[in-house]
Amino acid sequence: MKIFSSSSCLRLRHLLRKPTRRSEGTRWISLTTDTQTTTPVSFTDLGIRRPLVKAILAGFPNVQEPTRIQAELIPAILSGKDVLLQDDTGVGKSFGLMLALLNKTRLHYTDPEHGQLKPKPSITSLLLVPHRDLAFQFLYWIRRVVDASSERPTPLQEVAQVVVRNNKIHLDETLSLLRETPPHVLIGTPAAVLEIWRKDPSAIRLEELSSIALDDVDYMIETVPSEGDSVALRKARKKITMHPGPARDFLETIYADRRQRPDIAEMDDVEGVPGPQLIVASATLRRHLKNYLFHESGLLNKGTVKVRGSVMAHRAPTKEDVAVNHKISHSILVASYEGIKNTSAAVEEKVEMVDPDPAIEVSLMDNAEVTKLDGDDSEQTERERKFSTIPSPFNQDVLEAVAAAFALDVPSVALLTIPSDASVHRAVYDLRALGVNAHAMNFLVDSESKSHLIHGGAGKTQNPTLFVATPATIRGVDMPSLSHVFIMGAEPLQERWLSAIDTYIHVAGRVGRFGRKGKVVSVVPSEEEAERIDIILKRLGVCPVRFTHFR
Ligand SMILES: Nc1ncnc2c1ncn2[C@@H]1O[C@H](COP(=O)(O)OP(=O)(O)OP(=O)(O)O)[C@@H](O)[C@H]1O
Repeated sequence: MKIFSSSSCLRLRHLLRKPTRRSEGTRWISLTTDTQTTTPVSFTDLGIRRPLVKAILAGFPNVQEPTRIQAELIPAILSGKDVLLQDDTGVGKSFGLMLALLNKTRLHYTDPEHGQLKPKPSITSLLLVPHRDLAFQFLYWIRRVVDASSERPTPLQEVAQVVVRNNKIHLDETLSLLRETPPHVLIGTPAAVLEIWRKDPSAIRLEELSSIALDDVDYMIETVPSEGDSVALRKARKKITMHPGPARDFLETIYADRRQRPDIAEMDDVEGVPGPQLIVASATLRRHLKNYLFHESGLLNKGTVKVRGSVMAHRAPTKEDVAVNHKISHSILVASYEGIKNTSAAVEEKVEMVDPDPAIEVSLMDNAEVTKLDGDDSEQTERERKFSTIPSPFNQDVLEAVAAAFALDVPSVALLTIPSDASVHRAVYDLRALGVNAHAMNFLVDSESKSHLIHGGAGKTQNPTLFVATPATIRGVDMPSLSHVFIMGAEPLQERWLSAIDTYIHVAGRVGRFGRKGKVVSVVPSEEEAERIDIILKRLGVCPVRFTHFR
């Protein structure tokens, strides 16, 4: 038996959606901060098929039992009901989502010649993610499961495929692969999926989908807060109406039936609710997004299972309903011509760093796309030649402070996020000139990034690595050996301060994952900018701590 085909046979999609466990109605399921469950349950108890559990345990030696959030999330997804999930960063949401989707039963049909039920080659689940690195992270995870399976080998492309834009693979090639070998799970960015579906709807047969999941949903569906500067809000609303974005566009098309039937809002069960199961997840779900999902768009209804984790259990939800990881220390460094110092608001607190995870032995991806894109040396040389003639756009005091803090404190791997409109390659170029082993983070092309994603790092290293990225491209990314996140500059807070808080949460959430400790260090050129970061930290209920090495 293959781990990704069904053991029980289902013909109709609505049967797939029949609840197998209790119905949770509209109740929020609150959990506590620990990632581990108090009463241990196994993945099998949650409904994951044994061959898949065996493959998970073999492929991920660190994974033994479900986390708290997974213990609620997996049955909720397998029940077929729509699911809204919110919990801290790094508690296993994405991993649990992947497991539940892999466990789903493939659609079956009756073979007219022999009258036997056979799995129909069709896409079971569509997993939408905000950027391509997260898509490849899911693919690498699934690759590990497939490789670790002791069952009959299943080609990876039958289990999962990725569709993203700008990966230098021709659209026709992608379409023909999807038509010939539809994967069990199709992972992609909304823009790429929409483009494929518009070009050829037979490549993604929506009527055959069992579920659509959106990880980091708030980054894919833009919504406008109800409070704030009225002119700015009106402008933002107008912009969304004119350019709804691919995720909104796609969902509103697929779920047009739901949107036209007001009676669905009150429905409590899956029977009669049109369209595939909808699963949305993030660490940050603002009220206006929930309002859009439940009321404005009619995408979700009363029967949606709402799973939310830690923060809400031990303190009342904050006004903005934000989850924050308390295993992380936050520091603010002010870098100027006078030197590097901690912000005046910093308090003394010594944070013991835990060692990063030991290396996990798995082989690197050897897929064709990677080989095609590796070795773009001429592009890099050309870029460097150009940079050598143009002055750097970055504040040199800030860059030097990042380089110094990195050299003094990072044992193995750190991440630097730069402002969204800045050039990652230029930052890498400048940091290398300061002697930093800097790399643009790119799971598809850069072998250093892939290695850290897959191997998990190897403890303290001689030559630590600093990955550079913009905030948008690190959402959901999981690098087990990451110990520090450096943030260059402070976002302007005036109009979009809620989104600045969310961005901070997601950026900071790359460390302190799964119970590990981590440090987040914002590096700014002035006390005024330091105050902006401090406002964010106050909103999150945390205080900046003094970063050792600097006054
Ligand atoms: N049951 C488990 N046991 C041990 N480790 C786990 C388990 N589930 C997930 N992990 C590990 O925890 C880390 C974080 O997982 P994941 O990326 O799913 O978190 P997340 O909650 O989705 O974070 P984010 O909000 O940042 O996307 C990963 O390295 C993953 O391998």
